[in-house]
Amino acid sequence: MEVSVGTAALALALLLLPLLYERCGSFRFFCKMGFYNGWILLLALVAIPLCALRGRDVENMKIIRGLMQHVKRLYGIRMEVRGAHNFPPRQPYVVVSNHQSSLDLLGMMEVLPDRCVPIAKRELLYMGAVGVVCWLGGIIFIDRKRTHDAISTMAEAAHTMLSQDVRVWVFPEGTRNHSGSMLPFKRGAFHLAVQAQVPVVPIVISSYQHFYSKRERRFTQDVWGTGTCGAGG
Ligand SMILES: CCCCCCCCCCCCCCCC(=O)SCCNC(=O)CCNC(=O)[C@H](O)C(C)(C)COP(=O)(O)OP(=O)(O)OC[C@H]1O[C@@H](n2cnc3c(N)ncnc32)[C@H](O)[C@@H]1OP(=O)(O)O
Ligand SMILES: CCCCCCCC/C=C\CCCCCCCC(=O)OC[C@@H](O)COP(=O)(O)O
Repeated sequence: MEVSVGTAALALALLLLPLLYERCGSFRFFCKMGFYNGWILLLALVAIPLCALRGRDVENMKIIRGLMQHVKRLYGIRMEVRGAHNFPPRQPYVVVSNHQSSLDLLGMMEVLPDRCVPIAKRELLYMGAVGVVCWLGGIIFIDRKRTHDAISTMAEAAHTMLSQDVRVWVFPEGTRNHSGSMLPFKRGAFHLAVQAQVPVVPIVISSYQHFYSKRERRFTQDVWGTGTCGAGG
């Protein structure tokens, strides 16, 4: 029986990869994050035709939320939500929340109220299928480098919140921050609340340093993380 060099190399790689995954934390981290992004990309491909039936509409966030909710289970993450009753029941508001990493999507999708859209950096629009889904979900995109344009976009958002009964989720730190403390807040979320004359609802996604750290390339599978989102009025 003849075995080509290519086949032998592939077989060796297939044998070594699980070993590497088991032994090397950094490799495991990249695999898990790669799978996370790849899986979300795949979910986005599923979501596009479903959302496209409505066109660009904040109601599509329900589809996105529904499709995303199992992802935490793939990673053994269990979440605990506290204070969800503090969301005002029948009026628009601005949610402000800390932002540690792209894993926050899981926390966001756990508590995302109906008719609530995040404000996102416009670069997300160019992430292929993910960008298309974000657009179909009515996500508001801002160009952080052009303050003037971002302010106009947010002024439009204030109008939309009132005319179409929409809630808006802002990460006031304006970027991901996994340091354990908070960055100084950008002011857009608060201008938005004043312009629309709506309440601000603070949410905390508790630190997941104990099971995830990008800097240390650590994403453990044996610890059950508990993300906590507490909404205060
Ligand atoms: C199933 C398949 C799933 C697929 C997958 C789906 C995923 C579906 C979920 C995606 C989820 C994404 C999540 C992304 C998460 C991010 O992309 S986070 C990054 C983007 N978000 C943000 O940046 C929001 C926070 N930033 C702000 O609010 C900032 O204030 C702004 C508006 C960008 C401006 O930024 P800046 O110029 O750097 O900062 P700042 O000092 O605040 O403002 C400058 C001046 O403008 C004034 N100003 C600011 N805003 C305003 C305003 N609105 N009106 C009037 N004046 C204003 C300030 O008062 C200040 O003036 P002074 O008071 O000094 O006189
Ligand atoms: C044709 C191009 C194809 C590109 C394909 C890219 C595939 C990416 C797939 C899935 C990405 C899933 C995560 C999307 C949501 C991430 C939310 C997020 O964390 O955004 C970053 C923003 O908070 C702040 O950004 P910076 O910390 O300032 O930076």
